[in-house]
Amino acid sequence: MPRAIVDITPAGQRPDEDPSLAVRNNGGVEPSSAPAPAGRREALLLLSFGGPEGHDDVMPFLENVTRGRGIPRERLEEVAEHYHHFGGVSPINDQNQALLAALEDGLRSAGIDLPVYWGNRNWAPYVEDVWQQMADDGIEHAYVLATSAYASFSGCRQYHEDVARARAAMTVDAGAAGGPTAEKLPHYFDADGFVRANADALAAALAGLPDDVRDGARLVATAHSIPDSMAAVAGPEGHAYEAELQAAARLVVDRVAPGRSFDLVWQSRSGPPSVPWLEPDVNDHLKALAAAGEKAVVLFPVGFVSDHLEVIWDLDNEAKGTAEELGLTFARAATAGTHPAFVGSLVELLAERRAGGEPRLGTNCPASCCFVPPRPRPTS
Ligand SMILES: CC1=C(CCC(=O)O)c2cc3nc(cc4[nH]c(cc5[nH]c(cc1n2)c(C)c5CCC(=O)O)c(CCC(=O)O)c4C)C(CCC(=O)O)=C3C
Ligand SMILES: [Fe+2]
Repeated sequence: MPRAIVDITPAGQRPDEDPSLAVRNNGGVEPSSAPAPAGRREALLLLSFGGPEGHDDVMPFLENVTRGRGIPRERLEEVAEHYHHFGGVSPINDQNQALLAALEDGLRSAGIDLPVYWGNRNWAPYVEDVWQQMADDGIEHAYVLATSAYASFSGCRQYHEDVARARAAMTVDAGAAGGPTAEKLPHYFDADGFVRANADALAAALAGLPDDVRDGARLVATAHSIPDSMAAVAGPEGHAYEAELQAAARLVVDRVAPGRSFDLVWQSRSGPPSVPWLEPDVNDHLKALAAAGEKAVVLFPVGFVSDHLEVIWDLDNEAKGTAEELGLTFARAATAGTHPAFVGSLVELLAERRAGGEPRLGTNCPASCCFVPPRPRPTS
């Protein structure tokens, strides 16, 4: 069941205009540079996007995702078809559960005794309900691990907002001022294990190509397109989404084939055609490569952490189809998923934050960093 939404940002207001709105970082909790206080009851919360579990969930899920964001109905109906193609079930929930289990193992191996919870922005288990659960279990502080490695409204700021909404809901529903406090873990696009996981996958995809095209194959990194206006405000100086992706893709390629060139292109564009989003689209890029005489491509979706629906539909179905039509040999590298090196880096990220030190970007973001004002809601 879709959950009632507690409003946290008055429509049309920006935190840089009204500093009182800036408290949404970590749900209003200032990240500390001191080590975690001894005896505090803590948890790790895996915070993700969420996905439908069956046909009837698809439309309510899509309405949750796009509430207030001006996505045309036709786009929703088209995307709904992608989900219905898989029985209305997104693979993202199973993938998060697998990551959860891997994190539990990873924490145990590292000798860190913390319970792990899972909550989502757009579908059950909703972050609001998990917050209540954590409070019931006596958790006082949650480290929030978002399933995005990068800056941007969608990948960073919106997860801070989710925490703020969950804490606001606890205040409204239970009269319990906010429940557990929280700290979102920093961006991890350049974490060694994330890079290693992507590099292993890229090497495996390359190894699967026929010998005669392998060395000449074009390496193409992909990430979710976002509106130009969202890209312009990502990170403290703007354009951090593209910059972090560029850096991550470079690190990945250098581990497989030092210095080899690659392209960074965009997938899964949404929104009305009148609104500019990051380009080129991966399908247009494949056409340009074929026209330039390229014979083979390896796509590596470094912008995502698991092979969820936007990866398996938009790449394994659409982009692969485009490549076939063009006569391009095609391979797609896996995402980081539950690669042990990736999980190891996530555990390290948590351990570092518990040890204190200057909170990095993603934990402590300037007030207007990545901020995209919601579209004014109709007043009733
Ligand atoms: C940057 C970014 C990431 C990566 C960071 C992160 O992972 O957080 C991401 C991830 C994901 N996006 C996902 C799904 C969708 N995204 C949509 C819409 C949008 N995404 C956007 C950006 C991103 N999205 C934007 C700017 C919009 C327009 C609406 C808005 O301004 O907010 C829509 C609406 C329909 C459509 O128009 O496509 C859907 C269904 C799923 C789940 C897949 C599954 O179910 O397996 C995942 C992991
Ligand atoms: Fe998305």
